[in-house]
Amino acid sequence: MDTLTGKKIGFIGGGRMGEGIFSGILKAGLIPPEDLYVADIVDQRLQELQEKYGLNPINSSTNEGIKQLIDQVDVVFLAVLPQVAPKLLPFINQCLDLERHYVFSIMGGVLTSTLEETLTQVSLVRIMPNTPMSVCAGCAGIVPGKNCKPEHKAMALEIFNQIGLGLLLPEPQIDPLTGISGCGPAFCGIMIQALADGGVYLGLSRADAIKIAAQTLVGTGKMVLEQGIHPEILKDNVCSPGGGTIGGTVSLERDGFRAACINAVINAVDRMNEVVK
Ligand SMILES: NC(=O)C1=CN([C@@H]2O[C@H](COP(=O)(O)OP(=O)(O)OC[C@H]3O[C@@H](n4cnc5c(N)ncnc54)[C@H](OP(=O)(O)O)[C@@H]3O)[C@@H](O)[C@H]2O)C=CC1
Ligand SMILES: O=C(O)[C@@H]1CCC=N1
Repeated sequence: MDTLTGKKIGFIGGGRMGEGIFSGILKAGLIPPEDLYVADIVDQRLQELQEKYGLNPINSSTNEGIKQLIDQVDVVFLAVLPQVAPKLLPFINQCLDLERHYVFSIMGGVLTSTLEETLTQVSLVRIMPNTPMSVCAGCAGIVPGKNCKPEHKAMALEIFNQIGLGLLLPEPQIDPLTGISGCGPAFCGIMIQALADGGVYLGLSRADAIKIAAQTLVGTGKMVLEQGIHPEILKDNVCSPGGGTIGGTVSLERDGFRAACINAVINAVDRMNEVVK
């Protein structure tokens, strides 16, 4: 299916996550850069994005820029911080043509029902992406809104399955997904750096240690996904009796590694929900 052939895509918010998605879309060849429009309030950021990707930049520090973007595109991605949304949504709603436009919101913690209080009629999908979309290895939770047309739900799934793994989920499951995959690249980054610190302590160069740690996370994830190996068996298969890995495992358990990971997911979701309250 040529999901996006002939479609123009617009991002309101050209920050880190917006860039993660549109760079993945461009990398996967779903649209050419001339069909991509990005609105942001910082000219320097827009210039950087235009130089890097050849996209169409629009300054949206006034509502005129938002209107200009919406007039150009079919799909409108809402990629600003949730705190910015209440100010923007009423104007966005006025600019939408219900026959032409549909909205994909990636704003953390903002429910479809909240979006629909202002975007009352448009076909919309809530998506919770993550930054690895930029290398087409993302993970996205997808929730169609109550006015979502079937073709837009199918399109969201198709796009996000081409730049990673797209999962259609009931909305209450988006919070836990966010705690793992939305926030997870930060947690995995910390783990890569911490593993690398261990390697540096033992004499590796920082660059080699980071490469080795990152490749180990990628490879381990692939074994779980591609070979269906349960994580606990994966661990058991590496722990030789009386060997080094069980020594490291005992040390991780003593230092509360599992509890730290569990609490990171739970606290991330609690904090995100405080912001949108
Ligand atoms: N980062 C991530 O890993 C993930 C983020 N998300 C969600 O994605 C959304 C964006 O996050 P992220 O990209 O990290 O945030 P960023 O702060 O990096 O990006 C948001 C961008 O929107 C700009 N902006 C503010 N007001 C406007 C406006 N009126 N018109 C256009 N642009 C505007 C900001 O400019 P300025 O900085 O000058 O205010 C900034 O460049 C959030 O809702 C977040 O919850 C979801 C999943 C993962
Ligand atoms: O930190 C945040 O709130 C956003 C949502 C998920 C990842 N980043």
